Amino acid sequence: MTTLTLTRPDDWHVHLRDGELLAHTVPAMARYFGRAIIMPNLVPPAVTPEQAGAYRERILAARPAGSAFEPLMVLYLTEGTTADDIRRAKAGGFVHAVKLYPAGATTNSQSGVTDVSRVDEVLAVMAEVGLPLLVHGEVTHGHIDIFEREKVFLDTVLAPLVARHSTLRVVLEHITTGDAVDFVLAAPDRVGATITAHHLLFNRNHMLAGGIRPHFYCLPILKHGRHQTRLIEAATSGSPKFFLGTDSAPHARGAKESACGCAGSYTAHAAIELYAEAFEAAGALDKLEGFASFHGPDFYRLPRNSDTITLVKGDWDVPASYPFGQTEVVPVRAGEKISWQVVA
Ligand SMILES: NC(=O)N[C@@H](CC(=O)O)C(=O)O
Ligand SMILES: [Zn+2]
Ligand SMILES: [Zn+2]
Repeated sequence: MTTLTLTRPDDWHVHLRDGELLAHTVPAMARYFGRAIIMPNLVPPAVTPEQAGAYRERILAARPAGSAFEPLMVLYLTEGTTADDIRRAKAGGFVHAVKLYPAGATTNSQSGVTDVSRVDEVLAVMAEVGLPLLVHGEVTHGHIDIFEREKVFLDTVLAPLVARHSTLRVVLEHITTGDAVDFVLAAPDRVGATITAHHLLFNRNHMLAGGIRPHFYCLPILKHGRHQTRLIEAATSGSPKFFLGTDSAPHARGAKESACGCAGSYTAHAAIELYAEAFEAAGALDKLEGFASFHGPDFYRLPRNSDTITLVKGDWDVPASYPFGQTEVVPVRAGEKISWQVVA
């Protein structure tokens, strides 16, 4: 029997949604993740420390009995966010980052930022108190091709922002291109990136060749296979700048299987298992622990987890769907097999 034991991993980017959906999403995360950075793109978004604190309580209440899973909360940055919001967030202790959504870039980003120069004062306070900025790195202009929105964002928005704020820590979330890998590697150590399992395992052919498969539609959109190759190299390189962020983003089946489907792929049912497949295929299983369990806490200046989890090699059948409130969510690999499983 082939097994793999790792220091307990954390997820540095996940969507748990809210309300009755927490009864599904929180136990999935609590299965073996120690901590997770919880995205604040609720309706309405969690923009104040008080809203983030109330959301945290709802998540804690949804944990299975005996679970020590720790939600790390994030403030949603708007053009109305104040220096006082940032200072109170830092003082409260449970907010670990602030999220920049370019307005209109992705699911529930309407309240985001139209022009980053409008939040420069707030970014300066974040740098001062030591709260990292998490970035959905895509421009939103209609005339920019959807496959180029990440690269254009790096060139026109993020490079100047990182230069203007010389001590701000920045995580470029869910990177999808070789351009983003190059950007992060060339940037100072205070710039890191999360990489999803689905961007390691898939490229745009999986979504579009032989029929359009809406469950592969997420943002930033899956790219050409040559970008997938660069992401695999980055994740398995051992560089502390790259760490695990699933971006597990469930949407109801009907919202995905639609003439205008929502962006987001659900991977929380098998996150570390899917990463294990990707690292194994790259011949780099020995690099999984750094990526999944060390680089994230080191970047966030939190202690590494001290206990372990064990995965066993062997195919298991992924259900066609999981319950999701009144409806269901179709996970990545629905109705197919996954070749690793965490031992309960
Ligand atoms: N990644 C996605 O495609 N969707 C995310 C939002 C996000 O992370 O951009 C969601 O909340 O559904
Ligand atoms: Zn995003
Ligand atoms: Zn996300």
